[in-house]
Amino acid sequence: MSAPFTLADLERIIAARAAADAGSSYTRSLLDKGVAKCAQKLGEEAVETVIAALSAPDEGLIAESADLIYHLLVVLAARGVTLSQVEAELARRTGQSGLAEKAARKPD
Ligand SMILES: N=c1c2ncn([C@@H]3O[C@H](COP(=O)(O)OP(=O)(O)OP(=O)(O)O)[C@@H](O)[C@H]3O)c2ncn1[C@@H]1O[C@H](COP(=O)(O)O)[C@@H](O)[C@H]1O
Repeated sequence: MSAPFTLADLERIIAARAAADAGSSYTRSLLDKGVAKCAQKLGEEAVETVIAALSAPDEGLIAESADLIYHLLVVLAARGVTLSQVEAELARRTGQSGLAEKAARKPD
């Protein structure tokens, strides 16, 4: 039985494809356009995920979520931020309820 596909696997694929020819890789062509374009695509996929959450069957929401996560990892790659840095932040937050964190925030 093969190991389950993980976000770390996708991060590695994105890093490898970043070194590919732009003509053969969507990832490379997107990275070549810069962080602003990558972020714009992330925003579009976020909106499409919201729409799917409200109106699509599960398959549609799953597909849009996959697009969203791929584009988030491309943005992180474009900025030189790693998935393990994000995971470390998520780990730091464990043990504290989101409500407690919200209550502890300084007022704006
Ligand atoms: N997971 C993905 C993935 N999800 C979505 N997409 C692409 O993201 C694009 C976004 O969809 P849109 O409808 O917005 O596309 P579009 O209008 O053609 O995009 P733009 O011209 O606006 O950039 C599509 O071209 C999808 O194919 C992805 N492209 C690549 N991957 C992964 O990255 C790997 C490497 O891909 P390449 O870099 O293309 O070799 C693939 O094997 C996959 O594992």
